[in-house]
Amino acid sequence: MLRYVIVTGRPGVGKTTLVRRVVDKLHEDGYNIVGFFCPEVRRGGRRIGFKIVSLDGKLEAWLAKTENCDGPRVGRYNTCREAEDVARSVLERLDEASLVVIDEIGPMELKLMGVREAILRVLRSEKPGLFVVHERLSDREILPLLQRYGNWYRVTVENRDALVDEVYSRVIALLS
Ligand SMILES: Nc1ncnc2c1ncn2[C@@H]1O[C@H](COP(=O)(O)OP(=O)(O)OP(=O)(O)O)[C@@H](O)[C@H]1O
Repeated sequence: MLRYVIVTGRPGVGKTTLVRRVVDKLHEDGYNIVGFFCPEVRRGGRRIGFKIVSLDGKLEAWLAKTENCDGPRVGRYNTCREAEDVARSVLERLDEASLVVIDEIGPMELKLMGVREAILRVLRSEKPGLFVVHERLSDREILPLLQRYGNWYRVTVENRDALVDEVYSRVIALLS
C-alpha cells in the first residue's frame, strides 16, 4: 500500500512552493498536519544557510550555515545540532496528526543523527506523508522505504503549477 506522496526535482525548481500550496489547501480542509520546512537564508543576496521551522511556525532553529556551527560539514555548510530538537518535536505530535510533511529529506538533514532518527521514526510509524526528497538521495535505509511506499512526482518549471491539484488529490486519496 502506498502511503507517501513524494516530490523531487532540480534545485530551485519550485518543490517547496508546491508543497506549501498543497499544505495551505489541506489546512483549509481542516487536516491536522505536523512536520517541518527547511527554508534558505540569504544575506545581501547570498545564501548563508538554512533554517528548520516547524509547520506551525512555533519552533525554529538553524539547520546549517556557512559560519561555524556544531554539527558535521556538508559542502560549504556546517550543520547545527539545534535542528535536531525541531525534527524531534514532530514525533511528539505524530499520534494526533493525520499527515506528516517534511521539506526536505536530503543529505544535509540526514547528516544530523537526531534529524535522521526522527525521519526514520516517522517512516516506521506508517503515518501518511508528503515529502520533498533530494534528487540525489542515497541513504540505504531511508531511500528503499521511500521507493517502496511513495508516489513520486518530478517537478519541472512546466508542470509545477498543474501539479498542485494533482499532488493535493493524491494526498486526499491517501487520507481517505
Ligand atoms: N509555480 C511557481 N511560479 C512562479 N515562481 C515559482 C513557482 N514555484 C517556485 N517559484 C519560485 O522559484 C524559486 C524557488 O522556489 P522553491 O524554493 O519552491 O524551489 P525548491 O525546488 O524548493 O528549491 P530548493 O531546491 O532550493 O529547495 C522561488 O523564488 C519561488 O518563488
